[in-house]
Amino acid sequence: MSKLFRAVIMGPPGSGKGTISERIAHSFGLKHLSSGDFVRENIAAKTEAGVLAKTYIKKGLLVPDHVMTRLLLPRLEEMTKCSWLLDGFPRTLAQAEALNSACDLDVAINLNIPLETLKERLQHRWMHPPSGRVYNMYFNPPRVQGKDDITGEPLIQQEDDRPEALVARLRHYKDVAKPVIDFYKAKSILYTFSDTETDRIWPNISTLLSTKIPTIQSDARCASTH
Ligand SMILES: Nc1ncnc2c1ncn2[C@@H]1O[C@H](COP(=O)(O)OP(=O)(O)OP(=O)(O)O)[C@@H](O)[C@H]1O
Ligand SMILES: Nc1nc2c(ncn2[C@H]2C[C@H](O)[C@@H](COP(=O)(O)OP(=O)(O)O)O2)c(=O)[nH]1
Repeated sequence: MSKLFRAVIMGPPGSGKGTISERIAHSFGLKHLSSGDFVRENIAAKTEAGVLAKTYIKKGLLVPDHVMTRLLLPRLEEMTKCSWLLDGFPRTLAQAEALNSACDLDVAINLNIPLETLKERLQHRWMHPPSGRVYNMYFNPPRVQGKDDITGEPLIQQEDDRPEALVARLRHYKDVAKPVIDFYKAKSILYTFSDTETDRIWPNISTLLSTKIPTIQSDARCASTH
């Protein structure tokens, strides 16, 4: 019998969560929900949680768990008819526990990418902040250098993607993510993929999801956010 499918994708900055999420959304018809996009939407709309979140992001910090869950869980509750893939949440054990109280997950995808690869990728990552679209000057360059493909607006390099900020950021990720990984391992839903190339990881993820999502109800095939 077909049912709704719920997954999360985890990995350090630059591990390919956004890139792989787009492929999953496209191939399997899941809705791609990005916590970063939710945060940016809330900042733009000046919601109470958005105003609070902005003060942390400006300092290069993670948004505190209670603000993040307040911003995100109501959005998930609206998606009762959609199969979805959540990218960027949970990042802490408290977030994983809050999500666990709200819904049952089928799969947690964990991307395990070597540090040198992450540094190399993020140095060349450029972003279109209003949409969250990301480019890499070598892997998926924009059609016109420095401009977003859809709007033609300028791309920026995020402050914390610069080499000086990266090592500390990646170390912090490891510390915070470990308990989340252990949490999903204990639930037997953790699938870890290790490689230096998204194109080599993708076939394995695709095979996994083909076995886990035999049939998605046609009305549960929700469009991607992008
Ligand atoms: N689950 C979360 N918990 C806390 N803060 C979050 C969470 N998701 C997003 N944020 C905040 O929003 C910002 C933007 O998130 P987003 O995932 O787009 O970018 P990022 O931190 O550059 O991640 P990555 O490099 O892994 O893509 C983060 O830097 C963080 O401050
Ligand atoms: N060279 C190379 N670059 C890659 C590969 N997969 C993704 N990228 C690029 C796209 C982005 O510019 C950057 C980080 O990817 P992302 O999808 O934004 O990662 P994440 O921060 O959402 O986890 O690396 C890949 O396999 N090789």
